[in-house]
Amino acid sequence: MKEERPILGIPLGDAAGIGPELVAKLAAKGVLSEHSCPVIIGDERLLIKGIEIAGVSFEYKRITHPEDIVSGEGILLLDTESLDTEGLRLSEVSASNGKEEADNLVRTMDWCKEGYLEGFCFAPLNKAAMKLGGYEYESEHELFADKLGVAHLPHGEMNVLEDLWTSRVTSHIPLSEVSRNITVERVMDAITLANDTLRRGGFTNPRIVIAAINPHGGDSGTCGREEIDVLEPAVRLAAENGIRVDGPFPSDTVFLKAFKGDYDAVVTMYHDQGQIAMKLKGFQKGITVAAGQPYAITTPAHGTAYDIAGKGIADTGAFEAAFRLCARMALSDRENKRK
Ligand SMILES: NC(=O)C1=CN([C@@H]2O[C@H](COP(=O)(O)OP(=O)(O)OC[C@H]3O[C@@H](n4cnc5c(N)ncnc54)[C@H](O)[C@@H]3O)[C@@H](O)[C@H]2O)C=CC1
Ligand SMILES: NCC(=O)COP(=O)(O)O
Repeated sequence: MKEERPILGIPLGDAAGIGPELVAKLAAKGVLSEHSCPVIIGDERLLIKGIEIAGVSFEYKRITHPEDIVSGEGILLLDTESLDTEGLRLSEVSASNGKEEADNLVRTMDWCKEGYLEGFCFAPLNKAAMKLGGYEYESEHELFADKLGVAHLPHGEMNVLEDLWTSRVTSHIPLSEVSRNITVERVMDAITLANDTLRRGGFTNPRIVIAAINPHGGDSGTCGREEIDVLEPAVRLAAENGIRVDGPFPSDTVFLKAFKGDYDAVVTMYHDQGQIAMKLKGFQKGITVAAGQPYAITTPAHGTAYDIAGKGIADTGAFEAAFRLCARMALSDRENKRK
């Protein structure tokens, strides 16, 4: 009988952060095997360090080639033997770790393309380290789009807390550059990304709302004109394209409506506009989805947490939620391919 659980990669992420200890905790709790045929991806020395920090134990089989991935074989470790020993120092941004974590993501994408994996849920990576390591992307989402051939299509980060999703018009750019990047085309991309991703996830006609950027939605243009000049035309255009979209609504109250259940997705204008609401409401359950990619890709919404790395106290809730969603998305992609 064909294995029902998807084969998922779990890259260990930034060696100096909480990723390896969280992966060890999830493996020991049985979460990885319950939802997937898990393939941990990274250097074995790093996994062993994560196991020690977490104070857990579990059995795994070490392999060194993706051809040796056999589903149903328990937890596999695809040992990349890639870590510079300097990388075993905790809580420091380093170029060598940045290169290692990004190289492993690239390998993982290659193994998806070659059919060995159906998706992956990666432990937090450090964007500063990634950039120092030679990967000059705004974030890993642009790296994914580039390597997976979807850079010309709507793609990017979405965040999920239980039933509520957010997409962003701008993401990892300085706040001073946000306004000039709010264009009708970019707003349409963020709306389209939300609509397509939620439909792929099983919503038949997702209810989307746009967050305004200015106080009180610009107060009839007296406090900023982006709502009138850009957001309203984008909403009209989206509606003409058959997308169910409301707003723009003032962003200090739009999340009250959304969390109440009036909407399935909020399109935000910049990183913290959505993330403050989502993280306040459920930090321990927040998920990041690499949306618009051809494979299921998720990660916890929290980062590398250098301030607590190595202490064994990092909470596993968000990673667990991200992993469950990755497995669901991979199964839904499998089902969609069958149709
Ligand atoms: N999944 C990913 O790959 C993500 C990566 N990042 C990256 O992480 C780095 C650090 O970002 P920050 O903004 O400092 O956010 P952060 O999430 O790493 O840390 C913010 C605060 O939350 C706490 N925290 C984070 N995760 C926790 C957990 N599992 N249990 C208990 N407490 C936790 C930390 O101790 C810290 O006080 C950046 O390079 C960023 O790009 C940020 C978010 C997601
Ligand atoms: N790697 C995922 C990620 O970066 C999500 O975090 P955020 O920077 O958008 O908060």
